[in-house]
Formats: sequence, structure tokens, C-alpha cells
Amino acid sequence: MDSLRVDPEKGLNTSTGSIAVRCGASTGTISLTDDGAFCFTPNPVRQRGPFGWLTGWLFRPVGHQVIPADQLLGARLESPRAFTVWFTSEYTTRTGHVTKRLYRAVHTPRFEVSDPEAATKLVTQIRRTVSWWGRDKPPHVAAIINPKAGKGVAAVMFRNQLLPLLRDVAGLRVSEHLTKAPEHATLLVRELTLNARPSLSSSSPPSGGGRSGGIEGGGAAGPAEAAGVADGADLIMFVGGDGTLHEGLQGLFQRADWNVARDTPLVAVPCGSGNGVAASCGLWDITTAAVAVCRGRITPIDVATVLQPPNSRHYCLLSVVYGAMANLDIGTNHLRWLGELRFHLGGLWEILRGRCYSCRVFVLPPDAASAVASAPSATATARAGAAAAVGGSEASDYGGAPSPSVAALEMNNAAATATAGRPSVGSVAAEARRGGGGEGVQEPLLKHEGSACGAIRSAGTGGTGATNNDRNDFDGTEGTLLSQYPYGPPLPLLSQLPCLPARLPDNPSALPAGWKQLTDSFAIFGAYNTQYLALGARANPGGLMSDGAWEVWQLEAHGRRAGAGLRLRCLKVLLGVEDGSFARTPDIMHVVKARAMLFQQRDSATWTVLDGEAVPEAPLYLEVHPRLCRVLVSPVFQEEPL
Ligand SMILES: Nc1ncnc2c1ncn2[C@@H]1O[C@H](COP(=O)(O)OP(=O)(O)OP(=O)(O)O)[C@@H](O)[C@H]1O
Repeated sequence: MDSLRVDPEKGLNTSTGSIAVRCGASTGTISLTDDGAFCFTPNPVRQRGPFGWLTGWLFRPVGHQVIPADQLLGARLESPRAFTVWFTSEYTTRTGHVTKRLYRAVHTPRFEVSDPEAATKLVTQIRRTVSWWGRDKPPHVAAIINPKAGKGVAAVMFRNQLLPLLRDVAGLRVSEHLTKAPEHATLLVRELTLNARPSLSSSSPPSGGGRSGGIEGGGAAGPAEAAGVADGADLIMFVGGDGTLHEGLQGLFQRADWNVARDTPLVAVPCGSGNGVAASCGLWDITTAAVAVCRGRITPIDVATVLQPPNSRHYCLLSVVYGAMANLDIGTNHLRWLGELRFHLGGLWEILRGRCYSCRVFVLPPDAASAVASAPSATATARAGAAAAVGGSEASDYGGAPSPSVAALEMNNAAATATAGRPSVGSVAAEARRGGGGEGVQEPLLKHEGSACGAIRSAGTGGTGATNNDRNDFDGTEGTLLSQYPYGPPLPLLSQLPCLPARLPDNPSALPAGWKQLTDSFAIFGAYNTQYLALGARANPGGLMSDGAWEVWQLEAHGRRAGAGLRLRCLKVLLGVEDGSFARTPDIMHVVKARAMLFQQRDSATWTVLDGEAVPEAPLYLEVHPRLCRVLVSPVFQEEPL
């Protein structure tokens, strides 16, 4: 063993392609096959003396072991000369109609070599082959950890379960960023150094070993590495619930480089109460999420802008809910310690209360949106060719060079930052909640110039004489202009509206062609992007996260109180929500696909909730940006419509 000649690149014996090791009472050789599989071949055991069989039985040799590349996770150095090899063991659980595929991380016994250098090199080679997304250097994962999410154990889970696998086994570089207050995740993501744009590889499962799937397929170094870029993050990992990811998403689109930053893959590690995004990506638990990070399989996801005139722009991945669905989330915040059980209790309470809710909703279905997007629109033209991003399912570019207003905003931001420093996380959040004007980063979004409603038209038509009489502001109330939302991805469908009304019209005739009105009164209402709203709530069975549309679900009602029949239907939905089987009952709920939505609250006994976070009661406009971001998914991820 001492005479091993070691390949400086690979750690393996150059003549045999293998390395001699000791494993317990056995000796043998380790080799890595061309397709990345790990093999341990024990040396034959010679029986010595008449009782050789007894010693052979007592000290049973370790048998031949082959671990295919798609099961390998990495290797961990246990001492300078000893290491263990880690691999995944897949298992399934079944909930009604849903089969969930999860992973355990297991490891071999310790292997010992005589040369510490050989051990280090072999460990590095295993890691690089299976978990570095085909790169030469370990990718950098920025972990945003919310210690208050769920039952408050996210930081402990990160240190005990996630970090040992990602750092010590897969050899990834992991930087920790602990949130210190609500909305701190927004600031952290806004200020993260990110690597250059990774290319999106196929979202189909890797066919061979771990080396084939991934963010940077093909074994080439990433562009950032090639360019020698500083140590920016290649992946942003959110260790918390949906709220933590939601806050991080706001930070991503508050960056001046959002159009590049949006390509940085995001991963949700389920440590919150709901974990709808993690569930929708097939990341059912922490170990499965860790395996997904090692494999690096990503898929595009639609993101919706939600505008609340006159001052707020939110980005959502998951849902907009109102009424019962909002109450069972926000109304059970004090039961956070119960985990996901709080949602079930909240649902039962809502059925017992039997309350119905009222709102005004208009939706623009995808086919109508395509027609609208292809129709000439002066305003859309003014928005830098943004309409091109809407018609197709591939949104390849969301703007490139910033529009003049964006450039102005960036200058504003720079000036504000230089003179007053960045606003604190808390002050921006408080300002946004109050709905008042603020300074600094969000200032241009907060400014409201009601008198300029006609200006957008005049800009589009080339006219100059717009007056207040030019407005089409539905009911004569003031509207808000597209030009007041200059930052982030363009809103080509919004540009078809003359302005964002402060109060929604009574019927769709006041809106451009294609808009449809939904029922005003309902027992359950929600607009969803992904299939799961929580690990145990498949509220949108059949939804696809990258089809360029959201699904709007309604359980219609008449009047303020639910009768016995309606309560029974609500109960059926609650009982069938875990696997989405409620949707098999005909006509139990009404669902439509929407590319854009206008929504106005008419009930003060509930909340408006975006991705699990309550926002002020004010009318909102939602527009879907097809495939705007990337999320990391389970290696076996497949969105199966029910
Ligand atoms: N250090 C902190 N102290 C107090 N609150 C925090 C801190 N960091 C983040 N938060 C807040 O914690 C809240 C809950 O986080 P999150 O939504 O991720 O968990 P959850 O509500 O348990 O999960 P889910 O959204 O999946 O139901 C967020 O609204 C966030 O603003």
C-alpha cells in the first residue's frame, strides 16, 4: 500500500486506476468507473489454521460494494487518512393520490489509506464528480436562515442536518446569513454578491450519474469561474418557510442588476410551517433538499408582480389568498408552535364559522392575454419591447438595458444611498405598511402623481396635450400609472390599461377586451402558481409553475353565511386538500387560468395575503412574468397534474 503512485489530479493509482484501502478487518481496492460509480473490491480472505473459519466468521470482511453515480453524494474526511463515502437511499411515502419520493443520506464504513494526500484527492474527486454541477471548484451556496420560521428550529436544523451534508460531504462552500428581524432577508439578498449568470440545463431528470444533471452541465467551468469572478454566490438557499423566500425574492428584484440576478437559482429548504414552494419542488424534507442542492437540477418558475397602487410592488411565487384561506394562515400565527397543524385547525374553525366573503375580481385568461400582447399598444412599445416576453412560454429576456426611468431610479438610489445611506430594513417595511411616501430605495415606487393619468396615453400616442379629461379612471376616481412602477421586469399587460384604477369598475366593459369578471361572493378564494400551498396542502392540483399563468380557485357562495350544503362542500375541500383529490369532485370549485388579475377587497373581516405575508387592504393588480426565475428541484421532480 505504501508504494502507491498517486495521480496528482485524481488521487487514484495511475497504473491500476484504483487505490488500496483498509476497511475494518478487510483490505481491498477502491476505484471510480468512467460513469462516476464508486467500487470497493475486497481482497480474498485466506483462512489460516484450523479455526480460520471462526475468525473469518467473527471478523466478517466487508463485501464488494458498488454505488452508482446517481446515488453518490460525496465523501467525508474522518481523519487525515480515513474517509467515508456517502450516498442516498431513496424511499417513498404515500398520501392519498400522491407518492412522495424522499432521500436518506447513508455512508459506508471508514476506509483508510496510508497516504493522507491520496485520501484528500480521492475525496475531492468523488465530490467533484457527483455534486459540483460539473464544475472544477465547489459552488458557493449562500444560506439565508430564518431562526424564527416554523417551530423556531431552522438554525439548529441547518447546523445539524444541512451543513454537515453540504459542506463536509459534498464539499460545497456555504456562507451563513442569519436573519435578525422581519424583512432582513430582503436586505441580505439585495446586498449579496452573486456570480455571473449560470446557463439553464434541461429540467428533465438526469439520465446517468450526478454529473449529467445540473446547473452547469457538461463538466465545463462556469462562466464566473472562467472569468475569475470574485467569490459570489451560485445559489441562494432559504432555510425557513415561504415567507423567508418571499422576502428574499423582493430583495432580488430591488437589485439594480435584477435582470442577471434573477437567473441565480433559488432553493427552499422546508423549515417553516407551510413550505409550499419546497413541496411544489419535491423537497419534502431537509435531507431531500440537501440532495437536490448537490445534484443542482433547476427548473424555471413564473413570478407574478402584484401592484398595490399607489406605492407597492411585490413579487410572488406562490399565492394570493383572501377570506378563509387567509384567515387560516394569518389568523393562526399565534399557533405557530403547532407547525402545519395550525392550518388544519384554522380550516376547521372557518367551516364552523361558516362565513362567506366578498370581493371584486377580474381575470385576463392566457389566450386573451396573448391576443392583447400581440395587438399594437403604444404604451407597450414604450416599454422597451417588453411584450415579446409575454406571448410565448419562453421568456428569454426581460428588458436588458434599463429603460430611462429605471436608469433614473438607479441614479436616485445611488444618490439616496450616498447622502443618507440605505434605509434600514425596518424603516422600509414600516413605510410600505403605512402606505406613505418614503425615501431611498423605494422612493420612486412610492411617489404618486394622480394628475398624470393622461400622460401615459399622451406618451404613447405622441400627443402632448393630455388633461385630466383624458382619463379613463373608472368611476372618476384617480388611477395610478405604469410609469410609477419603473423598476424590475416590464408589465406589458398592465400597459394595455389606461391606468390602475383606485376602485374597480362594476363590470368588465370598462376594461380592455378579454377581461372576465368572477363571482363577487365566495367561501374560498385563492390564486396560485404552484401546486402546493403547504407540505400537506395541494390546493392547486394540476397547476404548473412554469406555464405562464396562475390558477384562480373560487368556491362560490350567495350571501354572508354558509348554509349546510356550502359547509359540506368546504369540508370536502378541506378533507381532500392534502393530495388535491377535492378537485376530482365535479363542480366543487370553479377554476380559471389567469395571466393577469384585478382584485379589490370588500370585506374587513379578513386579510389579503401574498405568499403567506399579509399586505394592506388595497386593490391589487397581478401580472404573471413567465419563467422569470429558477428554482432548484428534487432530482426526480415531475409536476403531475391530477
Ligand atoms: N430574526 C427574526 N426575528 C423575528 N422574525 C423574523 C426574523 N427573521 C425573519 N422573521 C419573520 O419570520 C416570519 C416567518 O417566517 P416564514 O414565513 O419563513 O416562516 P413560517 O411562517 O413558519 O413558514 P410558512 O411561510 O411556510 O408558513 C417572516 O414573516 C419573517 O419576516
